[in-house]
Amino acid sequence: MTRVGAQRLGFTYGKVPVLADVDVALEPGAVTTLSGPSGSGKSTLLYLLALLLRPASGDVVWDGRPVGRAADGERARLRASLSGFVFQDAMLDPSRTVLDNVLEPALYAGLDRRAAGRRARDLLDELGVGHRADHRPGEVSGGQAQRVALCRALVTDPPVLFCDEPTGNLDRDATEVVWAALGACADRGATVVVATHDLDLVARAGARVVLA
Ligand SMILES: Nc1ncnc2c1ncn2[C@@H]1O[C@H](COP(=O)(O)OP(=O)(O)OP(=O)(O)O)[C@@H](O)[C@H]1O
Repeated sequence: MTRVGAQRLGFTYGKVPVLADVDVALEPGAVTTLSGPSGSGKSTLLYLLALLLRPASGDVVWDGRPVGRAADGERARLRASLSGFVFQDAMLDPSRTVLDNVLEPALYAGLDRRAAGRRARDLLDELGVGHRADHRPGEVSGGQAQRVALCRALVTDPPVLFCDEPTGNLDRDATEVVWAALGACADRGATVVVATHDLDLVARAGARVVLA
């Protein structure tokens, strides 16, 4: 279990302030949505909490430690060992098969290749993209790529999962499959954070952060 939060967090792009004095404490074991109007800073907050951006003021706290301004290597180590991230546009490696994309974090983490292979195939099946395992990312749809990216983030069973609009390209049925996978991840005790426009998902989330 890993607790993630922010204290008086602020961020600016150049001179443009995006977030100011944001305090959040995310609950392990629940899906928390980050919502708000377009441009309100959902993705920026998600990237800060995930240690992919550095705060301009305040800090991001993981398990009681202020880590938002830690050295790049330390933040990378924390990200790799404790979290998974689903990018809005999937960001799969186009030169490798879908299966190898999903396997990559598991092998990096030192998991046994056969066990990791089974886990990766199970996840791809669960998310409805198992039939694309041996294809390249260029051969799958945007919605399929998003689900592959979710499999890649889940393959190590990380204690924290960050997702940027993970259902943005999905129809209702595929959205339900993704939502179920996020819920199952939270049920295992993970801290699951989802930036989304989908007000139906916001209403169904266990907790919510609403940006103005
Ligand atoms: N790389 C950047 N350089 C400068 N400004 C940026 C950059 N990325 C985002 N912004 C600005 O920061 C603000 C917050 O952007 P962000 O993407 O976090 O919002 P969002 O709530 O996720 O938006 P959306 O719902 O449209 O994806 C916006 O005003 C945006 O124009």
